[in-house]
Amino acid sequence: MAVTSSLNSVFTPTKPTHFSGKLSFPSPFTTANFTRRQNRRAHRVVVFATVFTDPKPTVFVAEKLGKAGLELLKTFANVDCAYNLSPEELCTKISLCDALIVRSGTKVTREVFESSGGRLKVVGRAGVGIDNVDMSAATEHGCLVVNAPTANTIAAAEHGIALLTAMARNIAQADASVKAGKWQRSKYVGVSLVGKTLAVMGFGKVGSEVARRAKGLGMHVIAHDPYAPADRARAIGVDLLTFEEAISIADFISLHMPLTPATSRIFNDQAFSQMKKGVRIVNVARGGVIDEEALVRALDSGIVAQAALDVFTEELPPKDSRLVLHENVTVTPHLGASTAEAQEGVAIEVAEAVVGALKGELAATAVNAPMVPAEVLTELAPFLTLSEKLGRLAVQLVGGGNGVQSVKVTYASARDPDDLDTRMLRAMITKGLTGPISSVFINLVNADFTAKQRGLRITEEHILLDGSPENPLELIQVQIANVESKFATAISDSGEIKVEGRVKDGKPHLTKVGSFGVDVSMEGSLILCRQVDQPGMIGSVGNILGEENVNVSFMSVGRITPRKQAVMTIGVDEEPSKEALKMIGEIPEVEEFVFLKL
Ligand SMILES: NC(=O)c1ccc[n+]([C@@H]2O[C@H](COP(=O)([O-])OP(=O)(O)OC[C@H]3O[C@@H](n4cnc5c(N)ncnc54)[C@H](O)[C@@H]3O)[C@@H](O)[C@H]2O)c1
Ligand SMILES: O=C(O)[C@H](O)COP(=O)(O)O
Repeated sequence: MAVTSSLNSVFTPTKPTHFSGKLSFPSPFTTANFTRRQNRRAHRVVVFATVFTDPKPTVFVAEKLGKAGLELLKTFANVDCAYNLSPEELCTKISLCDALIVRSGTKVTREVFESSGGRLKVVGRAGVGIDNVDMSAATEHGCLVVNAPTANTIAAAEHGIALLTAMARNIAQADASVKAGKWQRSKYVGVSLVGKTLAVMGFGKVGSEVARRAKGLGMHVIAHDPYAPADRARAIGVDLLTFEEAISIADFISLHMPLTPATSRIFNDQAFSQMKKGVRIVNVARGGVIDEEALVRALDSGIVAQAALDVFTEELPPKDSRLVLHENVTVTPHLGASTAEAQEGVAIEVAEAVVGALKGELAATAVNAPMVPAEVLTELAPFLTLSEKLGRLAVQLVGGGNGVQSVKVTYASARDPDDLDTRMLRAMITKGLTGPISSVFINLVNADFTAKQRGLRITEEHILLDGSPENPLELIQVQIANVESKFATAISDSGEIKVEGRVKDGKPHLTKVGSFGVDVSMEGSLILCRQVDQPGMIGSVGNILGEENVNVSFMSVGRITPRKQAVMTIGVDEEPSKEALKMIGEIPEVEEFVFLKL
C-alpha cells in the first residue's frame, strides 16, 4: 500500500452545495494517466484537449517562424503574425489568442497570462530554452507550454564547434584586422585543439553532440552533468566528473546547461579561480549561467585567455559592454539555432505540437504537464471520466458549512502500485471536486496547483487485489472527511462521504454510495433517494417524473435489509422542476433524497 498526499488549509465551497444551475466547464480539456515505468520510455506524450469547432482557434506568432510551420498552423487555425511587440502590445493582443508561439526574444511574463483572461491555452516555444516563459504563471493559469527540443540540436552543436575553432585560431579578430588593411600574422598565432581537454558542462542533446564532434577533432572530452546517465557518456568515450574536477582540468570549457535557479551565474569568481590559467570558454547555452562581470575580471587577469559567446544576460547587450568589446572575446548574436535547416525543423516541430494540443491530440513536447504514453492513455481514458464524475458527485453531496479539506482516494487494482502513476486520475478527481464550486478552469496542468491553493488535501491509497493485472483498475473510491452530507445515506460507517465507481463496458458506473451498493451508469443527472423498502415506491417517483415529462434513463435499487430501507438511484435526462423534487420529498416513505448532476 502506498500513500501520497498533497497540501492543507481550508477549501470552502463558494456556492451553496446544492446544484440547480447548469454545471459548466470553461474548457473541455481531457487528461490521461501513465505509469511510472512506462513514463521512462523514450516516446512520451501529454494529453491536452480543447475542442474547437467554429470559429477556428487563433494562434499568435510573435517571432519569425519558418514557412513550413506557418503553413501547418494555417491548416487548423487563424494565424496572426506580428513581431517586435512591446510588452504592453503583447498583453493587449493575447486576450484574442488561443495559442502563442515565441522564440527566445519574447518574454512571456505573468502579465501575459493574466491578460489572456483564460483564453490562452498553449504557449509554443520554437526552440529549446524556456527560460523566457514564466512557467509558474503558465501552470497556475492552466496553460500548456510546449517546446521544440530536438530540431536545433545539431545547429547549436555546430555553432559551438564553430566558435571553439574560430576562437582558437582568432578568426574573427584576424578577419577584422585584414579588413582594416592590416597583416598581423604574428599577433594572431592560435592554439591547437588536438590533444587538449574539453569540459562539456551539461551533457544533454547539444552537449553530447559537441562532445562527439570534439572527439573527432582529436580532443580529450570530459563532461559534467549531475543528471546525465553515465552509460550514455561512456558510450561516446566521455568521463562524467564533478563540477570542480571538470573545470579545474579543462583547457577548453563549453557550456550546454539550461538556465535555471541552480545554474544562474554558476560560472562566477569562485569558479574562475578554480580554472587552469589560460582556459578558453565557449557559451552557446544561456548568458545567465555566467556572471559576466566576473568573466571580464577573469579575462583581464589572464585566467581566461579567450571566450566565445553566442548568448548574453541581456540580449542585445549594452553598446558599451566591456565583455562584448573585450579583445579576447568573440561574439555572435544568439545564432546557435539559426540555420535554414534548424529553423524549418523547429517551426514544424512547434507547429505540430501547438496544433496537436489545440486539437486535443497528444503533445510529445509538453514542458509543464505529465507526459503519457499513448497506449496508456487509451487504456485509462474511461477511468479518467470515472474519476472526474466521482469527484463531482462526492462534492455535491457535501452539506453544512465546514468546507472540503480532506479527500481520500482509494484505487483498487491487481496491478503493482508502481505501475499506476495516478497524477492524471488525481487531476480529474480534483477537476470534479472543484469544478462545480469554482470559476477556475481546471486541467491537468493546474489541477495540483489549484488543489493546493484551495487547501484541498488529497491523499491516495492503493489497494492491491489478487487477480489478473490486465485491467488497470477495479474500482475507485472517493471519500470526503469531516463534512456533513445533505444526503445522510452517503456517509459511510466510518463517518465520511463515500462514493465508489467502476468501469463497466467502457462506461463509468456508480457502484456504492455510503454503505449502500448501487449500480447505475454515470451519465446525465441522478436522483438518490432513501426510502422504506416496500412495493410501489418506484411507481410513485416515476409517476411524478412522468407528469413532468422528465425521461428516466435508468433506475436501480440497493437494499441492506429487505422491507426496511433501500436506496433508489434514478437517472434522468432532464432536470426536474423544484415542484417535482418537492413532491418526491413529500412521499411519506421517502426518508431523504438529493438531486445531483454528473
Ligand atoms: N544558442 C542557441 O541558439 C541555442 C540553441 C539550442 C540550445 N541552446 C541552449 O543550450 C542548452 C542545452 O540545450 P539542449 O537541447 O542540449 O538541452 P538538454 O535539456 O538536452 O540538455 C541540458 C542538459 O543540462 C543538464 N543540466 C541541468 N542542470 C545542470 C547543471 N546544474 N550542471 C550541469 N548540467 C546540467 C541536464 O541534465 C541536461 O542533460 C539550453 O540552455 C538551450 O536553451 C541554445
Ligand atoms: O534555446 C534555444 O532553442 C536557442 O537558444 C534558440 O533560441 P532562438 O529560437 O531564439 O534562436
